[in-house]
Amino acid sequence: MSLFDAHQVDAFDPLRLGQRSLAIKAVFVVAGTLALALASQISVPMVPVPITMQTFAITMIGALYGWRLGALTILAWLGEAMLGFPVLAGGAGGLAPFVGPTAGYLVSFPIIGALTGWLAERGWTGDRVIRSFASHLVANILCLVIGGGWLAVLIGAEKGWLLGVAPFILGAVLKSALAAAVLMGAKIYLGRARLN
Ligand SMILES: O=C(O)CCCC[C@@H]1SC[C@@H]2NC(=O)N[C@@H]21
Repeated sequence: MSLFDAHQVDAFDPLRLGQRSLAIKAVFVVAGTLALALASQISVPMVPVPITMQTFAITMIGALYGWRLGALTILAWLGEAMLGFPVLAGGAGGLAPFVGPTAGYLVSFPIIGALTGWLAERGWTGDRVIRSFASHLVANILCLVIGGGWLAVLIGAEKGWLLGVAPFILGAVLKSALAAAVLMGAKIYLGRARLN
């Protein structure tokens, strides 16, 4: 057994995606894009960057789907947005958001989803709650660095920080805590269900 396989042996895979057929995985990808579209609509409109539940959904999909299928799902959702479907924050879609103030966050999403998935495959999830929380928080922070960085290019460093990073730090901590709590609950629930 290679070192890589050893990492995966105890992987927390509540959706059992590792054992699913290609067709079922495709269903999960479509369901994931719907969940991301929904999370995009749970938003507090702010200019130029809204508060949304996107990063929560993104890192949850990474943790639940793994890095490959997670990144694919997030890219599929961004593809739907590019085709004009109203799946981004505030029902936006089309190519304009990919060059606008929130473009950096959009670019970061597949990266942070893959990162969370990669860490989850190595045990940073489930009942390892501190590591789980840390993985979601690092992903959220990376999102703010890339998103805020792009915004700073457009409107300057100070405004980029004030409008694109600072208002979202507390939310990043709360969303990471919520994600870690949900994943821990799933692990405990599934552990009990297996014993019954
Ligand atoms: O146009 C979009 O759909 C992307 C919006 C990006 C919102 C970012 S994601 C990170 C930060 N946290 C939030 O709640 N909002 C911003």
